[in-house]
Amino acid sequence: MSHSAVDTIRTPDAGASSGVAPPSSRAIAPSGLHAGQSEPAEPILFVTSELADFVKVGGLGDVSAALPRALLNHYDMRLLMPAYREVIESIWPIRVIAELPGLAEIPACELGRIDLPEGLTVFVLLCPELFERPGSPYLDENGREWPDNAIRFARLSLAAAQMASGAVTADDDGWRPALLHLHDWQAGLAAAYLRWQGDDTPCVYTIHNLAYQGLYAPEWMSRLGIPEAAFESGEIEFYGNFSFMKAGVIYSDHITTVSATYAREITTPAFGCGLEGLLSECAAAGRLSGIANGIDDSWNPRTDAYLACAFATNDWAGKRANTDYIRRMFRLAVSHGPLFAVVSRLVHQKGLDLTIAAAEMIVRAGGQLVVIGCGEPPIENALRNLEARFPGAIGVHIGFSEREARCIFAGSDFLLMPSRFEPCGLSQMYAQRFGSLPIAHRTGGLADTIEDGVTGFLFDQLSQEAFQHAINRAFRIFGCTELFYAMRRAAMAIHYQWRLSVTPYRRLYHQLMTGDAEHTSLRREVV
Ligand SMILES: Nc1ncnc2c1ncn2[C@@H]1O[C@H](COP(=O)(O)OP(=O)(O)O[C@H]2O[C@H](CO)[C@@H](O)[C@H](O)[C@H]2O)[C@@H](O)[C@H]1O
Repeated sequence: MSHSAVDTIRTPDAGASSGVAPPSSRAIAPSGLHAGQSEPAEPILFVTSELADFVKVGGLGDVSAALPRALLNHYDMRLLMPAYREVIESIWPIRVIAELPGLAEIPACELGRIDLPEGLTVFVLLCPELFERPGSPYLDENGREWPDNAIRFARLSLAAAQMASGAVTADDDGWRPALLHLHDWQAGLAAAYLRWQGDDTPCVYTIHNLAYQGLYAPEWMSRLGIPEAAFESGEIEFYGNFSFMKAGVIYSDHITTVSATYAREITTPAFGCGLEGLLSECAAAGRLSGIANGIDDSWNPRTDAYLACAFATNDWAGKRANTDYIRRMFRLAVSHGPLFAVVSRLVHQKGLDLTIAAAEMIVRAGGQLVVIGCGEPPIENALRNLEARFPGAIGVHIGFSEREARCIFAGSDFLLMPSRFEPCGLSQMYAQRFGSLPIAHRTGGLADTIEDGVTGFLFDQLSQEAFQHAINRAFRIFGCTELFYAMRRAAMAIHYQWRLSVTPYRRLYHQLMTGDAEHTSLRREVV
């Protein structure tokens, strides 16, 4: 294999000289002993394709940055992800700690280790031919899927299985996870590779978005070292293809998704993306649960350094300074009307077609609209056209920056989220913290986090009429200052702390690691 990635890696010395805390400053001792504890904390590996510290395509990156850190007080929680270009080029030193064997056409590669602040250890897959590229983790610079995504994410899944089975020693001290927490289709094969070796290390599989399934033609199976029997038995077969997502569901011990409502919805044909039958079986067997996401403490309008003006509840002049800033940033006219916002991946899921159709009504009624995001080219173009039609009233930035996103949450009065489905949704929670009231379809996590008429506005039917009706309600409330401010106060008072999600995850991990879980994987029940 090429060693170019390793050659470009900064050594710990280089990191230390650039002011980066050396690994010895970690809160967790290498043995897995927590500061002040005598019992070793249980080792858990969190397997993900995004981490906001380095690269984020959407909400998975945020969750991967926050949830393992929230669990660090209880476990020796470490993370595994690909060493994308952003990882290699980051300021953090990478120490090469192991060689990982390949399988079929999955190349061998090296395993590196990065020690991030707050005690989070990240294992990274050093495989330049698969991961060091321009574009996003999933798409090339022209928005097309990388043609070898099956190999790339099979590499991620296989590495997790190798670490769990002890096929490789992941650290100087022989660190080996007692449980894998796998995320989305990209990690879906990890449990499968383990079970095919007869290893029953417990696996939790979290679905952040069922619509992305990792479906590939059966010809790929031999290239990924997948036994044909797994396809013939139907375990990974999905309408003639094989499915990373289905493998994750079948072979893991427990499935979670990111809100209680979405956990119910995905057992129905309307939301189950063809897996509703299997997921209903999981639910009936007690193997499917919803654990809501939280948001981290950086979402605080009083302390957020990105904002034009920090502000607190009732400091509406402070919030107004952020609104003025956004108007200048997007070249909008001075106005006393409401400012609506969209902060979103621009994809079908998010219902941007409804927002685009509502835009003219918003402008005619005296409102303004700002949009930030990127995604499907037709949606991007439709938004650019809207901006051209309504200069001074609609501003659109195709792209994404964390700073702009935060400024928009702080400056806007209302956030539009007519999502077709929404497993949890983070943007509505960010908006609420910053006093921007979400107007959203009553689905998934939106239904669970927005109280209609109190902390935002919900509409039931996904129709233009229902959405416009909700927007009209927002206009009316905006005109009743006391009511409007009361809703803002209620929204800003909600604390979606990760602490609340930690308890159910701990209960689940405990059940699985002690063998107290009532049910093991469906495959083992069926077989
Ligand atoms: N173009 C872009 N590039 C980069 N970042 C962008 C972006 N557009 C928006 N973001 C940011 O990504 C996050 C969006 O997260 P969401 O949870 O709202 O949706 P997403 O569909 O990505 O996540 C999925 O996973 C999460 C996590 O479980 C679920 O909450 C959600 O319902 C599910 O669809 C926010 O931090 C937002 O600022």
